[in-house]
Amino acid sequence: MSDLEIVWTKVDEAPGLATYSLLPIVEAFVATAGVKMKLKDISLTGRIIANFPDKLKPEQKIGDELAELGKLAMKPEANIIKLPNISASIPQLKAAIKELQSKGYDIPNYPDSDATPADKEIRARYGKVLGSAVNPVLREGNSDRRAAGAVKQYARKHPHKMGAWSKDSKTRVATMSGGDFYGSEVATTVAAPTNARIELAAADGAVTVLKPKIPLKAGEIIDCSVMSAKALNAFYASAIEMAKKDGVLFSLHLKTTMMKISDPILFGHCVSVFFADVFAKHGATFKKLGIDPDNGLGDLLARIESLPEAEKAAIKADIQAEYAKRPGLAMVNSDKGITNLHVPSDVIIDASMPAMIRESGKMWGADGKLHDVIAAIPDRCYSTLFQATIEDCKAHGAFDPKTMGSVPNVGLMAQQAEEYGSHDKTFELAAAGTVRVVAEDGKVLMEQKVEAGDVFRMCQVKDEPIQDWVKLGVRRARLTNTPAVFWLDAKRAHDAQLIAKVEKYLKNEDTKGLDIRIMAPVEAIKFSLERIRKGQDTISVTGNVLRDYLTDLFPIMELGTSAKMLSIVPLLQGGGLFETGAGGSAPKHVEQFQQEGYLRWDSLGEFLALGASLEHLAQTTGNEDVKVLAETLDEANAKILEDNRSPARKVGELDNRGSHFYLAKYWAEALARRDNSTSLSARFKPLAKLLEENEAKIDAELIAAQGKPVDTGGYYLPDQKKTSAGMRPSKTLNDALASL
Ligand SMILES: NC(=O)C1=CN([C@@H]2O[C@H](COP(=O)(O)OP(=O)(O)OC[C@H]3O[C@@H](n4cnc5c(N)ncnc54)[C@H](OP(=O)(O)O)[C@@H]3O)[C@@H](O)[C@H]2O)C=CC1
Ligand SMILES: O=C(O)CCC(=O)C(=O)O
Ligand SMILES: [Mg+2]
Repeated sequence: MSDLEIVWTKVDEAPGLATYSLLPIVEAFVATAGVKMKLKDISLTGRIIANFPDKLKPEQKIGDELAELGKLAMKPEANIIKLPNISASIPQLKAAIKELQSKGYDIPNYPDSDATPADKEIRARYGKVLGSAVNPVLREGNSDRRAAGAVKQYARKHPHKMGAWSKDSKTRVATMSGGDFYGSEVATTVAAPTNARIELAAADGAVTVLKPKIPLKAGEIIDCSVMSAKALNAFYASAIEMAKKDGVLFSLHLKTTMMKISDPILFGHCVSVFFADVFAKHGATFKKLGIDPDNGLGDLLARIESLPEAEKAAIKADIQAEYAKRPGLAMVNSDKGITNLHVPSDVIIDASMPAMIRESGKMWGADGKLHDVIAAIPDRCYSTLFQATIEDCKAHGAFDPKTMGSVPNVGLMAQQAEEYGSHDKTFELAAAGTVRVVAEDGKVLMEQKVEAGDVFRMCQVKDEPIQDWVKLGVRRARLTNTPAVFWLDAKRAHDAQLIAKVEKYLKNEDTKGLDIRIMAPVEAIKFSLERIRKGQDTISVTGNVLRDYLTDLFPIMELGTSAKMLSIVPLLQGGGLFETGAGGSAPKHVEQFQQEGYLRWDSLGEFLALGASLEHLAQTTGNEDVKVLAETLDEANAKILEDNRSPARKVGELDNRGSHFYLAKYWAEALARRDNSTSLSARFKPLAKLLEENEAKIDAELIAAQGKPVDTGGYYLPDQKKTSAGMRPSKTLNDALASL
C-alpha cells in the first residue's frame, strides 16, 4: 500500500448503489492531494466469485479481496472505509447464486445437505460466504460508535417523528425462564496456551470430535452455553399463546446473520412451532422436498410449488387454517403477505426492536395497520434491556429527540471476540450426552449436558482486545468527560470473568475524577435511560452483541436512524477502519430506486467515515493537503446538515444523488475559501464557481431523472454501465467534476 491510499469497499444493495455516484466525487477531490481510492470488492457476489473460481472465465474471476483486506487490517498503514455489506442468509445466498448463474457464471448451486462428499465440500466453501462473513475479518479492532456533535445538534433542531406511547400498550418482550444460553453459560480464563478440542460424549459412551483444534492463548476467556430445544419449543408455544390471548401480534427477533449458525436454528424452531399442525401433517412431503424450517416459510412456499396442484392446494389450505388459529404475525411487507417468519434475515433484532420502539411499540399486521406485539427474544442474555426500554416508554412516553441525551458505545469485537468467533464452535447436537471442551493434556476445561437437538455454542475473547477495549472506554470517558458504564452481568459466567479483567486493567489507567461503573444490562439501561431523559450522555462500554444492539437502539431514538452514526474501529496495529453508520444495506431502498428512480439512502455515514479516514491519513502521514481536505470536508458535512441537504423520502425531493451533489458543492466551496492553504484553494475555485452557477440546472437534471423505473441490470450484481448511468444522471455535474 502506498502512502496515500484509502480503501473504499464495494458492497451490495443501497450503499452499493450510492457508491456509483459518490465515489467518483470522492476520487476527484482527494486526487488533488495525491490520494488514491482503491475499490475492493466485499459484496456478496464478489465473495461468491472469489470462492468459486474453478469454472469461471478469466474475465469473470475476482481475487479474494476480503482476505486481502483482512491482512491489510493487521498492518499499521491500513486505512479502510467499510460500507455495510449483506450478511447473507441461505435464501439470500441462493438468490445471489441464481443471479450469477443467469449472468453466465458457472458456479454450483448451494446443496441442501451434506449428502455426498462433493456437496459437503461445496457447502463448506459457501459457508465462508454466509452470514456475517466480512465484519469479523476486517474488525481487527474494537469499536467506537457515536453521534458526531453536529449530527446530534441537527437532530435536536430537526427532530424526527416518534410514535406516541400509551400507558396501556400491551407490547412486551417474551423471553425464556430457563434452558437458554443465559441459564447454562459456564466460562473460564485459560491459564496456559493449549490446543483445545470440542467433543460429544454420548450417553452410550461413544465420543465424537466436533472440533479438533482450537488454539487458545493464556489469558483468554472462553465460555460455552446451550440452548435446550425442548425448552425453546415450549417457550415459543407459550409466547404464541400469550399473543393470541392478548389479541396482539406475535413477532420473533433474532440475529440470524451475525449469529449465523445458532440463530437460524432458533428461527427454524419458531417456524415449526407456529405451523406445528402443518409440519405434523405434511412432514413426510416436506422431507422429500428438502424443506428446512430454518430457511423460513418463504422457502417452504417456494418448494411446494413443484407439487401437483391438489397437494399444493391442500398444504396451502392447512397453512391458512393454522394462521386462523394463531395470533397475527408481525409483517415485513403486508402488501405482499411477507411475514416475520418468511425469511430468517428479514427481521434482525438490532434494527427491528428499535424500529418497533420508535413506532409506539407497534408493528405492522397483515391488515396493513400498526398493532401491539409480543416480541419473542428467546435468550435472556440481552432480551431484558428491550423490556426495560419498553417499560420506560410506557411509564414516561416516547423519547424526545429534541432534548434527549446520547449513549455512545465502545464495543469489544477485535480478533473475533465473543459471538463473532463462535461460528465454528456452534453445533446442533445429533445425540444426547455431554459436550466437553478438552485441553491438549486431557483436562476438561468446560462441559455441558445436552439432549439431541440442543444447540451448543462456544465463544472466546483474547486478552489483548480486552485491554484495548478498557483503554478505549477510559479514553472516551476522559475526552468527553462523560460517565462510562461497563454493561456486564456478574451473574453470567462469561461476564464474571470479564469483570475480573476489567477491574484489573482499569487500575492501569488514569481514571481519576472519572465516573466509571460496572452494571448488569438491566441496571445499565435503566441508569442510561434515566439520564437520557434528562439530556445527559452515558457511554456504554459493552461486549460484541450489545455493541450491535445498542448502536442501533440509541441512534434510532436519537437521530431517527443509525445511518448517521460515526463508526470508527481503531485497529489494534495502528491502522483505521472507518465504518459508515451502524445500519445495514437497506434492501427496500433498492426496490424503490428500481421502481421509482428515487434512492433515499442517506450517505451521511459515508461522508463522516471519509472525514475520519482523511483525518487519520493526515495524522499518520503529516500531509498538509490531506489535512485541509479533512477539515474542509468537516465543514461541508456540517453545512449538509445545516441546510438540510440529506435525502428526503419521496419522488420530487432531493435524493441520495442530490445530497452527493451538495457534498461536492459545499466541499469545493470550503476548499476555495482556504486562501492560505497550499495550491488546493486555487484548484477548487473554478469548480466551486461552476457548481454555484449551475446549481439550479444540476438540481433540475437530478430531479428529472426521478419518477420512473431504473434498470440496474441486476440486484446482487448490478450492471456497472446501467447503474452508473442511473446514479449519475446530471451531465452538468459530471462535466464539472471532470474539469477538476
Ligand atoms: N455492518 C454491516 O455490514 C451490516 C450489514 N447488515 C446487513 O444489511 C441487510 C439489511 O439489514 P436490516 O437489519 O434490515 O437493516 P437496514 O439498516 O438495512 O434497514 C433498516 C431500515 O433502516 C433505515 N436505514 C438504514 N440505513 C439507512 C440509510 N443510510 N439511509 C436511510 N435510511 C436507512 C431504513 O428505514 P426507514 O427508511 O424506514 O427509516 C431501513 O429500511 C442485511 O443483509 C444485514 O445482514 C446489517 C447491519 C450492519
Ligand atoms: O456483522 C454483521 O452481520 C452485522 C453487524 C451489525 O449489524 C453491526 O455491526 O451493527
Ligand atoms: Mg447492527
